Amino acid sequence: MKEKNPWHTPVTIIITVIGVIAIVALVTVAVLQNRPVPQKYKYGIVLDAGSSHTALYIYQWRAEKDNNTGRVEQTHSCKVKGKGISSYASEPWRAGESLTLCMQEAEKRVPHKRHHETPLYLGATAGMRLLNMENSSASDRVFQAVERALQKFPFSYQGARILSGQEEGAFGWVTVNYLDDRLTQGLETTGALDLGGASTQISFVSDNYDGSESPSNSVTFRLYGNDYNLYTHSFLCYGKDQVLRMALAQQTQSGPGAILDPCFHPGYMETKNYSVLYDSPCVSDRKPQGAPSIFNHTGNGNFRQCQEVVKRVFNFSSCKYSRCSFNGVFQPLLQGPFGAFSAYYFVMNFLNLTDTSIPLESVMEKLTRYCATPWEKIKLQHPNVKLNYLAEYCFSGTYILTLLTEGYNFTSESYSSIKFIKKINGSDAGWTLGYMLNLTNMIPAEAPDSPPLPHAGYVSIVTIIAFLLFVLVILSLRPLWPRCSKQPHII
Ligand SMILES: O=c1[nH]cnc2c1ncn2[C@@H]1O[C@H](COP(=O)(O)OP(=O)(O)O)[C@@H](O)[C@H]1O
Ligand SMILES: [Ca+2]
Repeated sequence: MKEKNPWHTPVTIIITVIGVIAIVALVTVAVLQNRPVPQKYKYGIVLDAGSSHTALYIYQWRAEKDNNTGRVEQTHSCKVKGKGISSYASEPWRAGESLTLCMQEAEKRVPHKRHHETPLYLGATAGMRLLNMENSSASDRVFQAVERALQKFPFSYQGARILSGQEEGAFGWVTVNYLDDRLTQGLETTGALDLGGASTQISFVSDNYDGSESPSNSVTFRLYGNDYNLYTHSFLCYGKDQVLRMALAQQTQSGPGAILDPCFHPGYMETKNYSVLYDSPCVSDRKPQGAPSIFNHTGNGNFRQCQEVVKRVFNFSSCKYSRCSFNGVFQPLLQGPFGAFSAYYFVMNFLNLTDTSIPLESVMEKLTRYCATPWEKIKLQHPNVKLNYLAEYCFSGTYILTLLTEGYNFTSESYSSIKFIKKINGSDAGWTLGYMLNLTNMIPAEAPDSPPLPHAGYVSIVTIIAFLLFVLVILSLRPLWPRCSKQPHII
């Protein structure tokens, strides 16, 4: 007679139930206890007080990762209405006032409870460098006014200062390479070309440059465990607005009263003021004595002639180093890809010339045709573009090509390694992000420890272990299983 094993049904059922409960409990604990903290962001604000205008940038990053791998990204930007802060030298309070609207916007964009811990920086570039050279007490008054205005807001104000040219160049390079994720991975870096209104920067890593030949052009970084020896130079007065002044100043010297300018379109004619033209340390020493107060500025639109005019603003006569760019400034051999931003992008984008796979010769032909186009036709073709920008694109395009090829020695071949960019992965290319990353110690010198197991990986592992444990328990109870089918129990 067959008899039922007393262990059979109840024991297996109990073990099964306990096993299932154990698995559910383990997995639940894993899911709940190791759940990532709900995303909380931290914020930082940087004001870029450029020579032509000020812009405000808001950055955010995940709060729990700020010490190592957290990505910092730009969430918002605001263009301040009116001119750069250096233009308010004679009425400094207006420099402070000009920032109000963008600052109010920032108050709305950054969550209220983060306001007091959000660092706020203002960095001024070449416009304030020039004002400081010209009239340091006027520049101090502008900073006082700006400081007073910024301190009225609830953010953690960290100061307003003039960046050195090296800082401006180096932080632009950090931004580009950070956004491209080249620093954490130790990849070949991208050089940075920044064109402003009053200065221009070039920064790149060159293998045959160790910083000894011209130490003032050298910046060293240790980032994520890699050492970088960066070459950087900022040319004061070589932003496109100051170069235009230098080119005009040079042409007025051939005879006061009228300028026939190849960098402006045929049919362009404006009456301009000498005192406005010479109101800058970049040209003030060239002011002709006893000149009339106004001059006629007329265009004849000729790219080749314009290039000759622009070349004359560079001095190639002496170089005490192994090699130079211009004005006796050391520059090692160009190396690697380059990102060109700020006015490089605005101008080349307007001219439809951002595609650098187009041969340099064709780029020059296109610009030749553009410069020769009558001013009336240009205005009709671009009814929505501000006239002061529109009038200058022939000049600015010519300056950019001349600066790159004659100034920095880009060849037809290396020209194609330049990318004209505005943004990288949603954040503007420029010095501001690199500046903030540096001041908040957000880029560690050493590579971060290997990242902890991600949440999903943790849950999977606990589940698998629980399942294996369960199988093990079942198997260990095997001797107690009924052998009913093959060997009937006979008592
Ligand atoms: O839409 C545009 N078209 C052409 N040029 C522009 C446009 N927006 C800005 N710019 C130019 O970009 C340059 C920005 O220079 P910035 O004000 O940053 O000076 P800085 O870097 O020398 O201090 C200025 O020459 C300004 O005129
Ligand atoms: Ca700038």
